[in-house]
Amino acid sequence: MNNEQNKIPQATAKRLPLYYRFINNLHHQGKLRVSSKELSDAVKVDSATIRRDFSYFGALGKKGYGYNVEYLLSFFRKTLDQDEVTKVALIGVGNLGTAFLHYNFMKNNNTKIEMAFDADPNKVGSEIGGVPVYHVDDLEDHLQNTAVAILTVPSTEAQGITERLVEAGVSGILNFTPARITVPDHIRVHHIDLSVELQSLVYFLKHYPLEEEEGE
Ligand SMILES: NC(=O)c1ccc[n+]([C@@H]2O[C@H](COP(=O)([O-])OP(=O)(O)OC[C@H]3O[C@@H](n4cnc5c(N)ncnc54)[C@H](O)[C@@H]3O)[C@@H](O)[C@H]2O)c1
Repeated sequence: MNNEQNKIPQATAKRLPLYYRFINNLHHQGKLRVSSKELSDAVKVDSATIRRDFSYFGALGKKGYGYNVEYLLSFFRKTLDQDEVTKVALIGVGNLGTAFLHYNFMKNNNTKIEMAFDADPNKVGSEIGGVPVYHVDDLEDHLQNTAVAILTVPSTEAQGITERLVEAGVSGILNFTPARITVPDHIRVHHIDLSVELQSLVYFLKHYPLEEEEGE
């Protein structure tokens, strides 16, 4: 980690991607400067906070001029790019898992699926979307420094695999299986159940139809 970044308070760091997106858009539009008022309206952060945040970046706005878009952009690029990439492992290279391996998450954020595991010998040893597929028996050998795992195995396998992941030091699991997995308190599980999402969409359509905007 570099020292400069450590000095930025956490709350400020959290707003960085937000600022970055907006400043990037301005840059694409050919704008050279931006005032803290404009920024404040766009990102919904009050301008005093913006001024304080930006002072950490060494960007001191000038009265009547605002901030230099080019400078801010290069600062954000440098700082955000230097964020460590979070290594992700994917378990279960079937229909869903294969689709994820082909999807380039890195384009949008700093996570990267670095390795995948499956029990099927026909898949082991292959590379999908540039990601090597190892045998699930060798999970523990490969998982060093891997913080996050995506679970796309059959639901009957989910709990057993989860226990091995936790044992191997994984601290976050994105669970796509319908199984409700049990983990120790310090492990974070996010559960994505597409059928529940779909059902809920249908339910909302039926019971809470959106109305077209009309003058009252
Ligand atoms: N396909 C979908 O649209 C979809 C949608 C929502 C949820 N899901 C859920 O996601 C999971 C995967 O779905 P799918 O359609 O990709 O299934 P799939 O059968 O195509 O893939 C499962 C993969 O897991 C592998 N596997 C089996 N046991 C394993 C183990 N012990 N360790 C490692 N790998 C193992 C299989 O060899 C296979 O490659 C399921 O739990 C499913 O319910 C799938």
